[in-house]
Amino acid sequence: VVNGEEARPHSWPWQISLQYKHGSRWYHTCGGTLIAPRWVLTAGHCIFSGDIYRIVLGKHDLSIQEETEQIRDILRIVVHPKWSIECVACGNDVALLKLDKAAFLSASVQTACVPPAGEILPHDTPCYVSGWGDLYTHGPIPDKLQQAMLPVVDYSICSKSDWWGKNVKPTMVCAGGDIRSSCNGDSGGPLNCKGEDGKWYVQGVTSFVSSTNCNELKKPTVFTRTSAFNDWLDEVMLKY
Ligand SMILES: CC(C)C[C@H](NC(=O)[C@H](CCCC[NH3+])NC(=O)C(F)(F)F)C(=O)Nc1ccc(C(C)C)cc1
Repeated sequence: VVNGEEARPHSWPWQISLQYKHGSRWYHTCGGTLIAPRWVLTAGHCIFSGDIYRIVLGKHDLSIQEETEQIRDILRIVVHPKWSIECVACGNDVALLKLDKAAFLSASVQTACVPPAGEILPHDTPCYVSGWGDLYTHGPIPDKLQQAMLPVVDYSICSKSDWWGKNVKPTMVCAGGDIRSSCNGDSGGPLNCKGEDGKWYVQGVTSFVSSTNCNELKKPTVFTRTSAFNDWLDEVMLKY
């Protein structure tokens, strides 16, 4: 997260760290969102076949062991069938991960709400992105979870030629566009937006930012719009 701030510990209790094994060590590679005790929502581009992954829940500081953390192996990875790394602009950048055993829900580990199908947030709705991604383009990743308020950018603006043009689709949601943004390593994490019921909804899955500069003006962070994939989420979680 670029130009964000340290989150109050465990204030985004559905934020997870997706880690891959390299040698004998584990490394944070992407964020994700716990949407059910045994299911994590993340980005399709976070998954590379052949890699070994694990999920760490209840984290704040990645550099230390924390009382609140829970570690889970992954029983099954389901990447959206239409996702292709060759066409990020086509969208469908979403995947579901089934944990080997349910997370133990606590003050530090909670599920986020999935928005109703088709829900579109109005322009300028204040949402928050959270993650352990780079603090600036090609910069270091932080130890502590970061957050930034990113206002929703309506599709009609986000798809203007000097914004994202045809690279953004209606199955995506844009947010930000000023000096705050997601950055590498925030991928797969949630766009957190508070509903009128006072509950937090994962309205987006962090997908991409400008390839030249994470917080490029008029290139807001682009998220997979969760409310465009309700049927697929239900189908997968029912089936596997
Ligand atoms: C140095 C980094 C910031 C480069 C930048 N990375 C990203 O945007 C990566 C992964 C993108 C998937 C494809 N590898 N995502 C992120 O950094 C995230 F914002 F999600 F945290 C990028 O590739 N951006 C990109 C890629 C493809 C497009 C097409 C839609 C044209 C647009 C931007």
